[in-house]
Amino acid sequence: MEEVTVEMEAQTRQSAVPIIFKKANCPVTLKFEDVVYKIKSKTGVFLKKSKSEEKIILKGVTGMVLPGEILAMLGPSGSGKTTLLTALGGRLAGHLEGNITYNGKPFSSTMKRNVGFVTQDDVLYPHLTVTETFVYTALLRLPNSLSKEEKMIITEAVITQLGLSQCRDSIVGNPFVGGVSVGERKRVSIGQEVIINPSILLLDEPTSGLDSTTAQRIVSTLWELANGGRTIVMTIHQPSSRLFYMFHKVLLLSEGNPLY
Ligand SMILES: Nc1ncnc2c1ncn2[C@@H]1O[C@H](COP(=O)(O)OP(=O)(O)OP(=O)(O)O)[C@@H](O)[C@H]1O
Repeated sequence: MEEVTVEMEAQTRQSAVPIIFKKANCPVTLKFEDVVYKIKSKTGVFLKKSKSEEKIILKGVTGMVLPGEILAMLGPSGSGKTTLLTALGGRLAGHLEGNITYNGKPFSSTMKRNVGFVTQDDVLYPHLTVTETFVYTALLRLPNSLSKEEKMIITEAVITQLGLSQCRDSIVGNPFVGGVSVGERKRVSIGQEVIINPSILLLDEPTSGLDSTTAQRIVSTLWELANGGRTIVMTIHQPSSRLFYMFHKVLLLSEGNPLY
């Protein structure tokens, strides 16, 4: 049985309100050194003489994020932010040069269960309510060793932690089917990952398309999650100065090069 799972069960049983959202299961120091990522792309597909060309997407990026810190990756569109985030989440197909370590160790299946990844596009069932979404996720993703009651306690804690109590009975919706607000929908997406209490939380553009107040609320929630000893990495396009000061570290990318 996983260390992480056992600890989560123990914590859940100790108190009626789980303390899992106050503390990460096992804090992780995420280190990446000289990360280079190349892909082969074809040019002149419609011509007989199509050539295979190498494109370097990440050109030696280095950094470190400690438990309790938020690293924001900035840069123009196409600078490699999503690629690096995907690499940090152990999801990048193909050959990656350089080193990415989690508490000094390479990516493993145990670490995979300890990483939450929030994609840029929300992957949600629009016709379910907020509560139904979390119940569904809890039943699907939490270990079988937890009872249904324990899973429901965790569900309630996530709804409270993410400030979704007022809209818990509204449908999630999408741009075509009305439902909760865009900011609330983003918090539901984050909650779907937070429910497994990951020690590393990676988020691709969690504030894109949101007004500055809603964006600040999302980053404040991430700040609280980081305070519990989690390691958080997010990509962001244009942070306002208010948001900028909420990050512990900033990595500025340009065409795959680290600038700052
Ligand atoms: N599998 C792939 N095949 C071809 N090109 C790719 C692939 N993955 C990434 N790229 C290219 O690598 C570059 C970096 O992409 P990436 O999505 O990481 O940028 P980004 O900084 O996240 O951009 P955005 O802010 O627009 O999401 C882009 O030019 C993109 O077209």
